[in-house]
Amino acid sequence: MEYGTDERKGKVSVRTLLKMKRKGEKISALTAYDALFASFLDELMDIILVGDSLGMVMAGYETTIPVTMDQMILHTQYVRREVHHAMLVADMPFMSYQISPEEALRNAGRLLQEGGAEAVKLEGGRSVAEAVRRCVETGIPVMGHLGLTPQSIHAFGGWQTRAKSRDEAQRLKEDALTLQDAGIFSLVLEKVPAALAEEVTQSLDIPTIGIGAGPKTDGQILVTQDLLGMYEKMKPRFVRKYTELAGIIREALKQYHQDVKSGAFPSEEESF
Ligand SMILES: Nc1nc(=O)c2c([nH]1)NC[C@@H]1CN(c3ccc(C(=O)N[C@@H](CCC(=O)O)C(=O)O)cc3)CN21
Ligand SMILES: CC(C)C(=O)C(=O)O
Ligand SMILES: [Mg+2]
Repeated sequence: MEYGTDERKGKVSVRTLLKMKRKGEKISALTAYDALFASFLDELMDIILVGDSLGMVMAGYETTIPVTMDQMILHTQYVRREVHHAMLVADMPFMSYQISPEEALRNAGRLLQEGGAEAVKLEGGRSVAEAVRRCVETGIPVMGHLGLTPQSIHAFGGWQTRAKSRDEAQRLKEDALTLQDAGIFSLVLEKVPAALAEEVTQSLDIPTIGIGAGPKTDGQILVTQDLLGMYEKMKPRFVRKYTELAGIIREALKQYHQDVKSGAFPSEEESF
């Protein structure tokens, strides 16, 4: 079976993803923050995430914490225009779902209604279960996110692997089941031991998507600019760089700069 061509017919939905888990077919996911990247991704990916990592990659923040609902809506609108096949999921930013299930529902609704997302993702376990339930009963598909949840970076005190202790691993397993009961359609597991991710994956009926969670999750996700070798401020060991675009971009810019300075650009054919 060839992916990215004949299999591009149907729209990926919550049902498609569940079916893929049952068949043991891996789920491929990446992030996009704009229409141009989204158009490349939509040819192949099952899921496109408008991640709040846009705060770090696009806005230049140190963390994802300053990202607002308005930023998430704007970038989701940009991505929406070029997504026709993949499932379009948008991150709920910090403080948009923690205050109350009602606020969570209102903000999740905005990401669908104003942004054009088909589902939302939020971080955390039992503490957000009510918010998840409220969204799901309203018809908004919700993706969970456990492990190294970046919106809790100040509480964690660093980007270290989560759930290495027995207590934290136990808590994560319970949270995963609680979220599934609350109605999530999928769960992101970030930077946790591979054995734990495998155990959680086997314990759930819904698909898990790993990032730094080993090979046994039902799918994988990365930040697109990381795998393309464009984002250099941070290189987690779980990122595989498939190319080194940063160097290619620098070389092209250098040549342009030299051509402008020397007068080699523009040529006669490029002039009117
Ligand atoms: N470009 C980008 N890629 C990401 O994967 C990403 C973001 N941004 N922004 C939001 C979060 C932050 N993420 C991170 C950031 C760092 C590590 C990390 O593991 N860094 C170091 C460890 C540093 C330490 O121990 O203090 C590593 O070696 O992997 C993991 C996930 C994942 N997400
Ligand atoms: C890395 C993924 C899972 C994410 O949450 C993001 O891009 O914000
Ligand atoms: Mg995120």
